[in-house]
Amino acid sequence: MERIGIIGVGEIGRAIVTGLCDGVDKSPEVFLSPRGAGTVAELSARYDGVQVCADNQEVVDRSELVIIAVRRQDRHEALAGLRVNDDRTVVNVMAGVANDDLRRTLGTDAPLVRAIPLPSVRERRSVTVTFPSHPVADAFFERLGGAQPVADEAAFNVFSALTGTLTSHYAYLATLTSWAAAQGIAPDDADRYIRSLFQGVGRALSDGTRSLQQLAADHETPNGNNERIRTTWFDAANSEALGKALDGLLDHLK
Ligand SMILES: NC(=O)C1=CN([C@@H]2O[C@H](COP(=O)(O)OP(=O)(O)OC[C@H]3O[C@@H](n4cnc5c(N)ncnc54)[C@H](OP(=O)(O)O)[C@@H]3O)[C@@H](O)[C@H]2O)C=CC1
Repeated sequence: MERIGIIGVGEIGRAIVTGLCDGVDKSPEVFLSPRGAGTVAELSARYDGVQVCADNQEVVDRSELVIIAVRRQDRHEALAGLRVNDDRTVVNVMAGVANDDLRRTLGTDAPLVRAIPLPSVRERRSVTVTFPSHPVADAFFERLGGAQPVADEAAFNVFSALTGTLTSHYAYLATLTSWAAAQGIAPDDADRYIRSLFQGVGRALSDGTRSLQQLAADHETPNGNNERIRTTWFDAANSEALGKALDGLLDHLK
């Protein structure tokens, strides 16, 4: 599977192209939709084998695997009227768009696979949840960091809800730096320190031999500073509020 098409080359489309092509010996042929002229021109200039198509139909015609990465609200304009042969594999990365919905728009019998690539596909470090499992789509995401097929769309939605917590995590870190700045610390110093602190936390996650609870315990001294913040701020009520927010998002995704 070496001919890949992408319809919708924005943030995630660009990350996928980078992951496929950057620093690899043998990159696939990649066909991009023309919208976003600056981005697609830059990608095609940077990587051999990346070409910009005249329209979305040409992307489908030239590719074995077609990734749909437009915003949900743009899907009809981008896709209605496209002819998609049954021998193509279509990967739907649009959040909140079920495969039934996409099949109605495309009117094809080609296999449709939902996927949740993360921005870290750029470095080929994203574990991408897929549904249903499909050998071509799963092999594609293996090269970008790993595929994690799930059993049904309900499970897919749970993972999708989890990805909705990502920017809150960054906002949490930004709140910590703002608090430090309010105490008189130079913002650049606070920023540098928080990045270093949490990059260390991120690296510790790669130790799969320790559970998340174990990692928390290992970073905490009894009656120490971490225990104090965890029990006074991330208390049962706060944890329950997070669970409720995720429940609400899951209902919305169903
Ligand atoms: N960003 C992320 O981390 C992830 C995003 N997703 C999903 O991927 C999709 C895209 O997200 P993201 O990359 O962030 O969004 P962006 O807005 O960055 O990219 C969407 C791209 O689609 C283009 N587009 C719009 N209409 C058409 C059309 N008719 N034909 C071809 N291209 C078109 C847009 O062009 P223009 O700017 O000119 O409108 C833009 O370049 C969304 O459905 C999102 O849910 C999934 C996983 C992760």
